[in-house]
Amino acid sequence: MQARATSKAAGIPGVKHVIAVASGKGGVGKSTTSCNLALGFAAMGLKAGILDADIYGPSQPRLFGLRGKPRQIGPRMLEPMERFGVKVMSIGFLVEEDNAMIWRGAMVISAITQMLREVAWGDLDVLVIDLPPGTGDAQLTMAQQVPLSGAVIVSTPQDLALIDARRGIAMFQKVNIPILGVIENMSSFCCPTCNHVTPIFGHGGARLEAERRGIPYLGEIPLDIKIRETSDEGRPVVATEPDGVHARQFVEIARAIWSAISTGVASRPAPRIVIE
Ligand SMILES: Nc1ncnc2c1ncn2[C@@H]1O[C@H](COP(=O)(O)OP(=O)(O)OP(=O)(O)O)[C@@H](O)[C@H]1O
Repeated sequence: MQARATSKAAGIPGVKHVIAVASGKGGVGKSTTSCNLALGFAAMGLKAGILDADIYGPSQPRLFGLRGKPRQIGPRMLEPMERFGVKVMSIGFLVEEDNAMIWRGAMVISAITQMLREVAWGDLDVLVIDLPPGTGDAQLTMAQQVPLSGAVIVSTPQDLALIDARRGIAMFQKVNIPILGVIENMSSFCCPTCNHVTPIFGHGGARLEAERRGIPYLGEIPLDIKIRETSDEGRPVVATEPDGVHARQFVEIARAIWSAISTGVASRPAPRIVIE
């Protein structure tokens, strides 16, 4: 299998920038980060949407506290759901979770293509795509189907997560998609009773790795029970506690990403990958 870059990727009508949020391994907080970044863009006054392409574990319906099925418009198009000013589409709205779990590669690709092309996204400044963890079919499909303005990599500081993140970085670089930067999630734990800070998964690993590879380090988000609780309750911090420290951290990272994509720092011609 060989990945070859061409310049034929078609954009999504009305959508100015598409960014992918990826991680090398599962459970590092990629979905939580994607959700709060999309809300961060909205908090900046941008028109934002999120596409949950994590076919094997769609989390955005829970994170946004959304249920039900998207409305169909006309014979083919679906209307995205909307919450906290962000348009949301997830495979979780369309199929039972257990069904998607057994899908093979081609079905995954077809579902993602449909969510990109047959959803009435309308005018958006930025569409955030929450990718499944790893470097497989779904990530390649994304690169094949849309001109990504860039990719953001989420990692914990732990060695194991970083090794996997490295693979993700290498994959995007190989297909010529700009890496907008690395975010270190679950960076350290601040005890809510005594305020003692413990670096449970270590600290600073993602920053070091970013520096080593010459890619931007976007910032860190601590391991905090509030982030876990608000995520589980469908009340993400950026929407429900906009003045809190975590919301400010997410918005700051969203600002850095927006600055890179809107000023063209990260706007190399978008490639299309042809698998041979
Ligand atoms: N900074 C954080 N502090 C506390 N809990 C967090 C933080 N980030 C994520 N979590 C929690 O960790 C769990 C995994 O997060 P999430 O689902 O976002 O990870 P993921 O990388 O998208 O996982 P997967 O790839 O398996 O879908 C969730 O319960 C989430 O609430």
